[in-house]
Amino acid sequence: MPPAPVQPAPAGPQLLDHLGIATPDLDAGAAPYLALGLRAEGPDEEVAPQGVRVRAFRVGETLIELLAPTRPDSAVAAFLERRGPGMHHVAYRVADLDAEVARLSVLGAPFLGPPSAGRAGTRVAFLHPRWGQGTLIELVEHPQPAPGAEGPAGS
Ligand SMILES: CC[C@@H](C(=O)O)C(=O)SCCNC(=O)CCNC(=O)[C@H](O)C(C)(C)COP(=O)(O)OP(=O)(O)OC[C@H]1O[C@@H](n2cnc3c(N)ncnc32)[C@H](O)[C@@H]1OP(=O)(O)O
Ligand SMILES: [Co+2]
Repeated sequence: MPPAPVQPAPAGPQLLDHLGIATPDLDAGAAPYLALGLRAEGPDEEVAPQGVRVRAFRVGETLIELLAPTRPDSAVAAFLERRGPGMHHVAYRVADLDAEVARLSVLGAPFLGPPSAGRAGTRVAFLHPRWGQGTLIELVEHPQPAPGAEGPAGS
C-alpha cells in the first residue's frame, strides 16, 4: 500500500520568513548586504537563549538575518568553528507554531527542542539538518497584532 500523502499545513500558507547567515562579526558580515543596497531593519538584537546577536536586512517580505555568536557554546559558534561563515538556516513562517510542531512530530520530524524565543518577539523551533537534506530548518511564528492595531477603525 502506498504511504498516505502528507496533509497540507493546517496553519495556513507559509512564507519564506528569513535566511540565517552565520558570521563572526556583524559589521564585517554586513558589508556585502550594504553594498547590495539593503538596509538594516531596526537595531541589532541579542537573543540570549540562542547565544546570538542579530542584524536583520529586509528583502521584500523576507529578511536576511546575520547572526554572530555571543558565547562559545552557542549553535552559531559551533557552526563557525566547523564550517566558517555562511548560510546557516532557512526559516519558514507559520501561523500556529504549536500546531505545526504537533503535526510534523506525528510525521517523525526531528525537532531540536520545544519552541523558544526568537528575535522581534517571535517564537521559533528548529528541525535537525539531516531532515532538511543538509539544511537547518526554522519555523517562525510572529506575535499577533494587538486588537485595533491592524488599521484605522471602520476600514
Ligand atoms: C536569532 C534567533 C533565532 C531567530 O529568531 O531566527 C535564530 O535564528 S537562532 C539560530 C541559531 N540557533 C540554532 O541553530 C538552534 C538549533 N541548532 C542546533 O541545535 C544545532 O546547531 C544543531 C543543528 C543540532 C547542530 O549542532 P551540532 O552540535 O553541530 O550537532 P551535530 O553534531 O549533531 O551535527 C550534525 C551535523 O549537522 C551539521 N550542521 C550543524 N549545523 C548545521 C547547519 N546550520 N546547517 C547544516 N548542517 C549543519 C554538522 O556539521 C554535522 O554534520 P557533519 O559535519 O556532516 O557530521
Ligand atoms: Co533564524
